[in-house]
Amino acid sequence: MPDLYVGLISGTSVDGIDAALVDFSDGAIRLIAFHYQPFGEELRSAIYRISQPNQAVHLKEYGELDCRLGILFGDAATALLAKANIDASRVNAIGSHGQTIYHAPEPPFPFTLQIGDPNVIAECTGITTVADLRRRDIAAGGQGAPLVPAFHSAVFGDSTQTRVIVNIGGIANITVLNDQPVIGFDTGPGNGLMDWWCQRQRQQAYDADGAWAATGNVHAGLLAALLDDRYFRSPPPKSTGKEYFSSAWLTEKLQPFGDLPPQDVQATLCQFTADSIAAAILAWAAETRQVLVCGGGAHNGHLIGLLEKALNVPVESTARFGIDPDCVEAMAFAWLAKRTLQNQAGNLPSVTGAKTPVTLGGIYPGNKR
Ligand SMILES: Nc1ncnc2c1ncn2[C@@H]1O[C@H](COP(=O)(O)OP(=O)(O)OP(=O)(O)O)[C@@H](O)[C@H]1O
Ligand SMILES: CC(=O)N[C@H]1[C@@H]2OC[C@@H](O2)[C@@H](O)[C@@H]1O[C@H](C)C(=O)O
Repeated sequence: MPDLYVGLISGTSVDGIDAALVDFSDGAIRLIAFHYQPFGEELRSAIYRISQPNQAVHLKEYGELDCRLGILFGDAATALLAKANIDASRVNAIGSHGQTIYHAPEPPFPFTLQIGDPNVIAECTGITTVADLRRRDIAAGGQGAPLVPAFHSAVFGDSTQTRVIVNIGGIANITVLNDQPVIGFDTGPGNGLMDWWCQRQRQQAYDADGAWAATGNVHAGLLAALLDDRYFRSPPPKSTGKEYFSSAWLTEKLQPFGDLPPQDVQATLCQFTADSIAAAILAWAAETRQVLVCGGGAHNGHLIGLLEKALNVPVESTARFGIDPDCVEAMAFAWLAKRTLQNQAGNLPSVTGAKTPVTLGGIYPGNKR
C-alpha cells in the first residue's frame, strides 16, 4: 500500500510553489508526481515588499498575504493530486515549508518566519498539514536552516566515500555526506544576486543557462570585494538569506565599480557564486570526487562549468541518482512531514547547531474523522 505525503515549498527565488507527491512505502522514497505553480508579478512584488529589511509593514498586509499564500499552497496541493489522479483521502499529510519572509537566526532573539497559513491548507485540502518546520530547531539553539541535509543524507548518503550535494536556489547550501556526522550549511548567494541584476538590467527573470554572464569578463577587483565578507569567513553552523545578501548589499559592493559594463557585473556575480560554493566545499570536503547539484542553478550551464573548474571535479545533477534537481526541496518537506507525524526528529544538530534532535513543526489536523 502506498505511503503518500505531499511536500510544498516556495523558496528564496520567490518564483512560485513546488509541489511533490512522494511515496515512502517499503522504505523507498519515490516521486509520484510534481507540480509547479508560478506566482504572478503582483504577488511576487507583494512578497518582496514585505520581506525587505527595515520595511514598515501593516499587520493587515501581513495577515492577508499569509492567508492568500495559504490558499495558493492548498491549490497547488490540489492541482498536484489531480495531476496524479490521487484522492486527498489517500494522502497521510502535507509538509508545507511556506514562504520565508524573514530569517534572522542571530542572538539574542533569533527568529525565522515562513508564511502560507497551514490552517487554510488543511481546511482547503482536508489533509493534515505539518508546517512551521524551522522554529523548533531555532528554539533548540539551532539556525533553523538548512533542513534539507537530513533528507539528502537519507536519499544520497554513502558511507564509503565523501559525496557533496549542492543546492543552488536563491541562496546556495551544501551537504557533506560520508561516514562522519553530516555537515551542511548555507554557502551564501546562489542565483539570487544574478537574478536581481538580470531583472534590473534586462527585465528578465533570470539569465537562462548563464548565457549573458558568459558574454562578460570577470572583474578581479569586484570579485575580490564580493568575496570579502564576514559570512564567508565564519565557520558553520551558519545560515543566511536575502535579508543579508540583498540588493542593498550588492549595490554597496558595486559602488566603487560604477562604470563596469552590466555583462561584466553578471559574469563576476556568476564567478562569485561558483567561487563561494567551491571555497565551502574545499574547506569542508576537499577530498570529494562526487558533487551532485540540485535547485534551479543546476540548469545554469555556465555556472556549473565554473564550479567544475574551481573544484576540478565533475559536477553532476542529482538526476543521475534518479531525483530531478527541481524536485529535491519539495520532496524533503514531504519527508519532514512524515518524520513529524511519526514523532521523529527532523533536524540534524551537526548541521543546524541545535542542542538536540527535535521533532519539527506544528500539526494542523485534516478533516478525516
Ligand atoms: N534554465 C536556467 N538557466 C539559468 N538559471 C536557471 C534556469 N532555470 C532556473 N534557474 C535559476 O534557478 C532559480 C530558481 O531556483 P530554485 O527554484 O531552486 O530556487 P528556490 O528554491 O526559490 O531557492 P532556495 O533554494 O534558496 O529556497 C531561478 O530564479 C533562476 O535563477
Ligand atoms: C530560511 C530559509 O528559507 N532558508 C532556505 C534558503 O534557501 C536555501 C538555503 O537558504 C536553505 O538554508 C533554506 O532552504 C532549504 C529548503 C533548507 O532548509 O535546507
